[in-house]
Amino acid sequence: MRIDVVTLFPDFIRDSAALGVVGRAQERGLLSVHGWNPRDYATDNYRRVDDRPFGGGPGMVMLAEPLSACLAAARAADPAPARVIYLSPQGERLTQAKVRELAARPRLILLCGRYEGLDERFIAREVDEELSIGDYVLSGGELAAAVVIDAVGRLQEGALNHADSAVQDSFEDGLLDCPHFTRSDLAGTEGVPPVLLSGDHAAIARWRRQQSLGRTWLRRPDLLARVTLGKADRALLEAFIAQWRA
Ligand SMILES: NC(=O)c1ccc(NCc2ccccc2)nc1
Repeated sequence: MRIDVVTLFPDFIRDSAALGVVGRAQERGLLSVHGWNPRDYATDNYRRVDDRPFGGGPGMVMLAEPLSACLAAARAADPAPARVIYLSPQGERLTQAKVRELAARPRLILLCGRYEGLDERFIAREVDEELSIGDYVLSGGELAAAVVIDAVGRLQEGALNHADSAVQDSFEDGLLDCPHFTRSDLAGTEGVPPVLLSGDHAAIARWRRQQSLGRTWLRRPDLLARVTLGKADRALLEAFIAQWRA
């Protein structure tokens, strides 16, 4: 998968994508991330990328021309067709289901706005979809782009060493993740649920599933409402709730 990012801060994108799982996915050739700076495509002497808004008011708006030229250069860098995504508070909320859909695509071009955002005419002409990583405003779209790159990059086949961990992640099955425990020289096994030390893998799987169901019921009933539970899950959750209310 190839991801191009149009941003006034290409170093931030390149440096953050060089780290961890995403950096390794790039080394393994599973993913490539490229930064493109609209300022390199500004034609005036001052290399302007923004200007004052029509209608007055505070802030600046990013100019369409440098963005269009920059996007054209990014598109031309690879023959693969790209989905052009604009990160903005006005976008569709990003969910794990959306991440999975994006991760299956051959190429994404992510547009990062600064100031008050992009000229709407550019959005109408060039943007396929707007995405928001949450209901809050950042000083630029770069952190939102980095979130998309990480969420999509880690799902590339071969990016994660223990593939299962991607499946057991929160939200993969619409539920929150169960608690995790590991060896601690300090506390030993104190406070670790005995079932996890039992070696009974069926019981451990049941316990983990019950914790995921129970935590989702307690913390995110909105998510639980969207999940259709089978008979076994319903029994596990009812037992969790009974224990909780005891
Ligand atoms: N919630 C998000 O995903 C998000 C994305 C970008 C952003 N800031 C840049 C920007 C500001 C205003 C208009 C368009 C882009 N803040 C939050």
